[in-house]
Amino acid sequence: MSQENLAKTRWLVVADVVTAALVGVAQAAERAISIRGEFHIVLAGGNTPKALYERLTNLETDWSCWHIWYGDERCLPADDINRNSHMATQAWLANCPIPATHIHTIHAERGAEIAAADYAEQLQQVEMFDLVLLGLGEDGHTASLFPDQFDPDNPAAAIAVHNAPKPPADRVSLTVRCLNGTRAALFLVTGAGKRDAVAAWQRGDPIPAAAIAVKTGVDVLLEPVCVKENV
Ligand SMILES: O=C1O[C@H](COP(=O)(O)O)[C@@H](O)[C@H](O)[C@H]1O
Repeated sequence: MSQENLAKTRWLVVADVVTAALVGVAQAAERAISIRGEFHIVLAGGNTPKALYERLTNLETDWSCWHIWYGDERCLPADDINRNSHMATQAWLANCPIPATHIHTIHAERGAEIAAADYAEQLQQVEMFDLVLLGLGEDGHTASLFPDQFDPDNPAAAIAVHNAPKPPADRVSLTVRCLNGTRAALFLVTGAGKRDAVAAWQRGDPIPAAAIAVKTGVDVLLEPVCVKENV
């Protein structure tokens, strides 16, 4: 969004985004657990983070300290395979002993408005996230904040989203304000389909991903194929 955000964005082009992300998550968890005894992570949805979540299953850590939050959810039945929670559960959460009460699902099956209000209430439990994982859509969206539809200054924590250009149309998303309440933010970007969105972000276009700002800077892990100069 602002030139200041852009200056604080670290573009990390790596051959293996999953391994780099795994190292980043492991370090953030270790640090948070050693300092505060708990680790609050926000998960990205979509396809990109699935391989990371599968690898996290084998991480050596104190899972009892982990708290799982979601950056967004799609308004579909709870067990629908296109739910972000379904993907994360199948790939990771069902296979590790994080206490069930530490897994904060967005109940998007209840409808966007009800689920957003409920999640905003749940979010009051957390003062600050330790790590927010995010993806980047082909159109520059992140979480379920879509271009020309999102309000970077919305003071709410979670919002109902309708008419999303990527199905399903109805979703729930954390807001920019809420996502920015974190000690660190890490984007995972893979595939040539993200090249135009990355170029738009790097030239300073006000895409939703560019609104994410953290005091210490935002890390963006990119495959070489996502960066135009590497084509
Ligand atoms: O719809 C969504 O899209 C973005 C990007 O997904 P990907 O499949 O291209 O990785 C994702 O970050 C978001 O959580 C999801 O709901």
